[in-house]
Amino acid sequence: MVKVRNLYKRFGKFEVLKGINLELQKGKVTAILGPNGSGKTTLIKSILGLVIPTSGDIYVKGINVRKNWDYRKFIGYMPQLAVFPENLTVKELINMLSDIRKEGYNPNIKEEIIERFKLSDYMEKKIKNLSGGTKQKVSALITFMFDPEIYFLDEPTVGLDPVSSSFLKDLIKKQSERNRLVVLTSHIMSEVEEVADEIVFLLEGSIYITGSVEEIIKNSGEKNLERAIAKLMEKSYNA
Ligand SMILES: Nc1ncnc2c1ncn2[C@@H]1O[C@H](COP(=O)(O)OP(=O)(O)OP(=O)(O)O)[C@@H](O)[C@H]1O
Repeated sequence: MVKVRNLYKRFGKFEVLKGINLELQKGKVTAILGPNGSGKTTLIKSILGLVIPTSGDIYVKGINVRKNWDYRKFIGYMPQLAVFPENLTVKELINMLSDIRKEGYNPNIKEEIIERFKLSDYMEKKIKNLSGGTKQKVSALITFMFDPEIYFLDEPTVGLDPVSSSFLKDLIKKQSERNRLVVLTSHIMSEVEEVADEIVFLLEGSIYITGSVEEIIKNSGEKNLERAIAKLMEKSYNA
């Protein structure tokens, strides 16, 4: 579904991605993990076409993204910090986006998310007056209501209360059961262990380790993913 071949990205003198090769499969939740600054967001943004790679190729559903923007219609992206026009109400924002992006728009999914996130009371409120957690819910709503085939979720549960966070995790799992491809980043390992099937661990712009959650825990000899990843990070800090 998504293939990354020999991807390099340099910002000035600083090489952030150093030859990434990766294949992401549908029907799976893949978590891209790694210390702060290891290149997770840069990798995701390269796949989304928001960062132009220095070299290498990216294919989404067989389309080389370098020459074609059309692939973006398959993708839902929930950024780390969503920035919306501050003076629009939530309802105006949703209407505007569903007018612009007709592909995949699913009113049933939209209504379910509004209900489960208890967003009805916020529909007439301006974005600038929303709390951080409510903005995050609106961001999730906008990502999921277009029912995309591929999801990129950058720390999706940050700022959510436990009820909303649990609902979002269920929604994420449901997408992989529906044969969607989901890629996420998170620093909350208990959450990753709960929702992810595969792990890609980045270190200083290279893939340090990949494998299923079970394999990574088992090979580390630790009792859970948090301890397994902490061990990997400690090893890399001491290297
Ligand atoms: N536009 C940019 N210009 C210059 N440097 C950048 C730019 N974007 C990212 N970087 C640098 O690239 C490195 C990787 O950043 P990136 O945001 O991909 O890391 P990350 O793994 O997502 O980190 P975090 O876990 O903190 O979110 C960092 O050192 C960052 O400062």
